[in-house]
Amino acid sequence: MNNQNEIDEKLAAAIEPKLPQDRSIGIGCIGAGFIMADCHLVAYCQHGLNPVAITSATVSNAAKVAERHAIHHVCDSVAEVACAPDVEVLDIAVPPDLQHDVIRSALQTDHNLKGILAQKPLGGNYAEALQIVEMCEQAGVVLAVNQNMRFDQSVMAGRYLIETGTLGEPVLATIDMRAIPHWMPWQQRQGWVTLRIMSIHHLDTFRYWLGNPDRIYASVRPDPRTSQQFEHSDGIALYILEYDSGARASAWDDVWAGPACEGGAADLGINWRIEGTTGMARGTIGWPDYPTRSPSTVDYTTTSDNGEWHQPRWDSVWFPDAFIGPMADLLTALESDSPPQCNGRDNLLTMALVDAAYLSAAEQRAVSPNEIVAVTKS
Ligand SMILES: NC(=O)C1=CN([C@@H]2O[C@H](COP(=O)(O)OP(=O)(O)OC[C@H]3O[C@@H](n4cnc5c(N)ncnc54)[C@H](OP(=O)(O)O)[C@@H]3O)[C@@H](O)[C@H]2O)C=CC1
Ligand SMILES: O=C1CO[C@H](CO)[C@@H](O)[C@@H]1O
Repeated sequence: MNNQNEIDEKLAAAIEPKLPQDRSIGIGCIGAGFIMADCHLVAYCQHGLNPVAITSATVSNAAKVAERHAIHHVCDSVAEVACAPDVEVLDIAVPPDLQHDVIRSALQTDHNLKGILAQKPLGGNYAEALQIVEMCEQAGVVLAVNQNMRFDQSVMAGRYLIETGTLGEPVLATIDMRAIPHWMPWQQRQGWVTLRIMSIHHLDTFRYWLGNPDRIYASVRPDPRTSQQFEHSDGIALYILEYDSGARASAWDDVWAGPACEGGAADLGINWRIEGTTGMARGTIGWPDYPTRSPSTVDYTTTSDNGEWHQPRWDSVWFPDAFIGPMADLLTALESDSPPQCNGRDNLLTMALVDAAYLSAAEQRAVSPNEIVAVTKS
């Protein structure tokens, strides 16, 4: 087998979800909205995980989702799920401004919890996320965050190509998003559109690929479409990450994407690219086509490829398939007594970077995530 085929085979193995040995650990679900019903539970069912209890603000919604996914115990409250004897892991999918109180009320019960998978964003801002991390640490419960773009197959492939040195020294990474997410009604009360909801995935992906940036420059403007529903600043978000090592990363999170819902033709998609000193990778992210299954892709080329591309292709999609990643990451971490990849402490650095982006845009200057960390006392 030549070297390039060997890389392709190892790459295919690297993007496979790493599943726990014991899939019978009881999972208690909080929230019965889109992401729980259509993504988390669909992915868990594909891999034989074991959701055993569920609640939601409207219990009849929880009952419908329980019936659809064969969950035997519908509970009236977060506390009832948390202290159910067979629940060892909580899976939370509620709006971000409610997440702190949901976790606090779960931890106040006489529970058997070993782990919590919380939702991105981990709270309303870095300070609240820090409180959540500290609450879980004090309770001895392992916290992971559902920062699941990291588990999209093309994003994992990008990381593999960097960490194996296939691309050489990273020079420039970019994500170009021209897509129209479905905004959730609770975003209106927060006044956020893009940075803390969608860009957070891209900022976390840049951290996953290149490590922690030294500073961010962000520029935002309102999205003309969402402005008709509520006032906000962070509609279209553009940002540059600087690394003192020399690497640069940048994204255009364009959620307007032209008048595609207003009668114009649509040209939607997400493309990314990583340029290194000895190779280049380019990818697409398929979720804008959801619910149509549109697998994300990766192509790569190196200085030993005589101008040719490698174009491996796989079937799985971010929504819902990649949602197995964060839960499997938490369960395997509990088995091996090691921190999950998307652990709460690590996620604080993503939260700090998002807060730094808001501050940068508001004050029209470069902001270091350390500035956010420094002004927040634990
Ligand atoms: N990681 C990812 O890729 C994604 C993450 N998300 C995140 O997931 C979270 C939920 O998003 P989404 O599912 O789209 O939103 P939805 O609005 O569809 O669902 C929210 C759910 O939370 C329930 N809920 C609200 N308050 C409580 C409470 N106090 N106790 C229990 N349940 C409660 C709602 O109750 P009910 O409707 O029953 O009244 C609803 O079922 C957000 O934080 C979002 O950022 C969302 C999309 C993708
Ligand atoms: O995390 C997310 C990824 O994409 C979604 C679009 O369906 C967003 O709304 C969401 O919050």
